[in-house]
Amino acid sequence: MNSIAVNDLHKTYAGALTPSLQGLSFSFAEGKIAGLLGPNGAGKTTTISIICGLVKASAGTVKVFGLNQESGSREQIKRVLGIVPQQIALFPQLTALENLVYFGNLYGFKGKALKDKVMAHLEAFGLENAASKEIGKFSGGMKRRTNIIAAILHEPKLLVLDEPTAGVDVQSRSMILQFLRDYNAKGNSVLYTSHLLEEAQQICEDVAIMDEGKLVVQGSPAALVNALPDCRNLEDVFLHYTGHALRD
Ligand SMILES: Nc1ncnc2c1ncn2[C@@H]1O[C@H](COP(=O)(O)OP(=O)(O)OP(=O)(O)O)[C@@H](O)[C@H]1O
Repeated sequence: MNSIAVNDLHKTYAGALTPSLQGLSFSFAEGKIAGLLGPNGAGKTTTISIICGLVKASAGTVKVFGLNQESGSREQIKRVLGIVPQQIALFPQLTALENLVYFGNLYGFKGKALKDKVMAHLEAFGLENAASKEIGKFSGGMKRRTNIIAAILHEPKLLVLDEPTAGVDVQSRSMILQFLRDYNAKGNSVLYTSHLLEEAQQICEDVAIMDEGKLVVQGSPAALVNALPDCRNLEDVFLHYTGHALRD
């Protein structure tokens, strides 16, 4: 079974002159750490937002574990999907514990069981001593780690993360990547976007490179590198397919 299958996806935002997605198709097999890669403006965030039901596609289909995002399976999809957005989606005036209890309540968790679950996650992410601190006083890396916890309280089978390691220090990045490996090792699927190709090469079993709203190439990093004699790594592959021109 595929964790995600996207077929002929089109998206033109209201009032936009050009489409953001123009016939994008790809799928990822269940149980993999997958990467959605592409230059600035390629359409990664738009794609992820459509997969998660936050943005409506202009045309095309999205299936999450075979459930059709467009045909009333939203509640079922919500239960199996966790999303970590690019922007920190936490209340700055509330403490980490208060924030996470709030998100846990949204998924129907309550009381001591929820508090214990939150504390266990805070501990796993090295935040146990910051549980009573306001999010507004957290460092960037601490906010990102808390943002991830908010998305995994309901233990989603598919975790989607939009640039989870952007702008964090080496220690937080290393912890986040190890978490993704551990989460995947429990049988869960992960889809993440990143501009850090060395990182994607290390962690992803399958990557889809997109540009200008379309799929350019898909495969395991090793297979993509091996297919091009002049390419030594995923960054070379990326530049081979997307070119050197700057994107503004
Ligand atoms: N809400 C919106 N309204 C209009 N256009 C949008 C909107 N969101 C994104 N776009 C446009 O859609 C295109 C794809 O944007 P998107 O953010 O999906 O790309 P991305 O690959 O995630 O880029 P980045 O790597 O810079 O985050 C861009 O041209 C962008 O300007």
